Amino acid sequence: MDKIIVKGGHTKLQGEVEIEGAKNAVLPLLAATLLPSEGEVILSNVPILSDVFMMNNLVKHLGVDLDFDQEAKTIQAITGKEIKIKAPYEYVSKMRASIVVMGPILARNGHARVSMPGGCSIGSRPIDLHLRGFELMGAEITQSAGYIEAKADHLKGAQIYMDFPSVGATQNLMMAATLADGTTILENAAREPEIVDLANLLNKMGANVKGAGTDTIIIKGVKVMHGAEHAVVQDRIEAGTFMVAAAMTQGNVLIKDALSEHNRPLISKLKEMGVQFVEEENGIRVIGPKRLKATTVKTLPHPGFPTDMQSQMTAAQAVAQGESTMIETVFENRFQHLEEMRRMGLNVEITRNSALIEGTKDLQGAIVKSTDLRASAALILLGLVAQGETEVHKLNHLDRGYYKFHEKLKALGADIVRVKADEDEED
Ligand SMILES: CC(=O)N[C@H]1[C@@H](OP(=O)(O)OP(=O)(O)OC[C@H]2O[C@@H](n3ccc(=O)[nH]c3=O)[C@H](O)[C@@H]2O)O[C@H](CO)[C@@H](O)[C@@H]1O
Ligand SMILES: C=C(OP(=O)(O)O)C(=O)O
Repeated sequence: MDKIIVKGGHTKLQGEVEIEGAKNAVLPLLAATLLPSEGEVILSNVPILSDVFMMNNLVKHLGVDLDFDQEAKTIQAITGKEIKIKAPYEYVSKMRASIVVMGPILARNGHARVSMPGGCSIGSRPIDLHLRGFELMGAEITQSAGYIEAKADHLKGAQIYMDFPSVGATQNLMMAATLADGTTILENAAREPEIVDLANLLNKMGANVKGAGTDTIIIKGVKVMHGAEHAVVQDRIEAGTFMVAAAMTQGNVLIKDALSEHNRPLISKLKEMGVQFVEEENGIRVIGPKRLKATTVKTLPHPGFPTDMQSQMTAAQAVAQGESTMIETVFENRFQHLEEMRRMGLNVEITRNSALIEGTKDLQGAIVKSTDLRASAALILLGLVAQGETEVHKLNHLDRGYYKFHEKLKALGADIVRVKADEDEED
């Protein structure tokens, strides 16, 4: 496996950076290619990420004839007349997000057998809300031998109130409802931009989805769906990560084509910390102050502060003047990166889901390992401002969600390389 070596302490990021299509949008869009029984779906602005390759393999296995032109960042997907019922362990266990194939398989076949996705390092991540929704739509759910089975002669529209606005459950139920008999009303639905992106593709494919982006989504079932063309929405988390990078390094960076309405809570917090934002014709310019100010942040479902920016934000808090607080309310185990950051001199006191961070200018480079996807980016950001050399290991996490991260930072002036790690460094 590779490692990243970053020499920090004096970098001021300058220049322009391009942002890819969103991982969290394209994964459900790929699952949606299972829905049409005819035509082809063309997705453009597809990010080149390990998660995308995994989802491609799963939907191909299920019966989609899929071609990924990486140079053009385009996927052409042709769904066969029939798709398989079973999403096997070897695919689903590799990536939690693959659970969103369950809705489309059930909608097409009236029967789905999907490996239980299990938890991951950031939390136990149950799927009870997905299953309860399928049940309300008339499916019978059973579990055996590590698989969840859902059966319904034909799904029926239903009124579904979700106890929590789960992103994955909203996507799964929205897709299941597209081909159901009658109307489904999803209440307390997730409102993330990636939900809106999915609804846009579904509507282009002939579905009838209204209200995506609000807490009530209404889906009128249709008989068949067909092909469509769609450009994946920009990755607000990648854009946000570069915003924090510029903020931390007294940088001056244009985040090209960034959509401020997708990053409101982050931009608002960074402004509070002293960062300047200038809306320009072709993007958002982010100008970091001499020293960031401390701030309190609490993660929440959209439009609250995104948990996927929590780790990167703690890196900014680590160098801010004064005492900052981070409260993580979405996942129960998303502070592992703070232990790694301690190795670099982070002053942090953790009480359950709350971290009290005393900012310092005296961080030192160290050998650290990524504990999850966003942790990997956060450790690299901290390496930009720590004195000396930081080595970040376990880049398999980074590659799930960031394309050429080190190259983009290098083009902005960072002293950063990616090299092969020695075998004895990989544990
Ligand atoms: C591929 C993708 O888009 N991943 C994103 C998606 O994950 P994902 O869709 O898994 O996140 P959810 O919104 O479903 O999960 C949020 C919280 O709800 C809980 N929950 C969820 C479903 C359920 O049936 N029961 C339940 O208790 C989860 O354990 C978690 O604590 O949204 C998260 C929250 O913004 C992001 O961090 C992930 O990057
Ligand atoms: C947690 C994340 O993704 P996933 O839900 O795919 O694990 C993320 O993108 O930060």
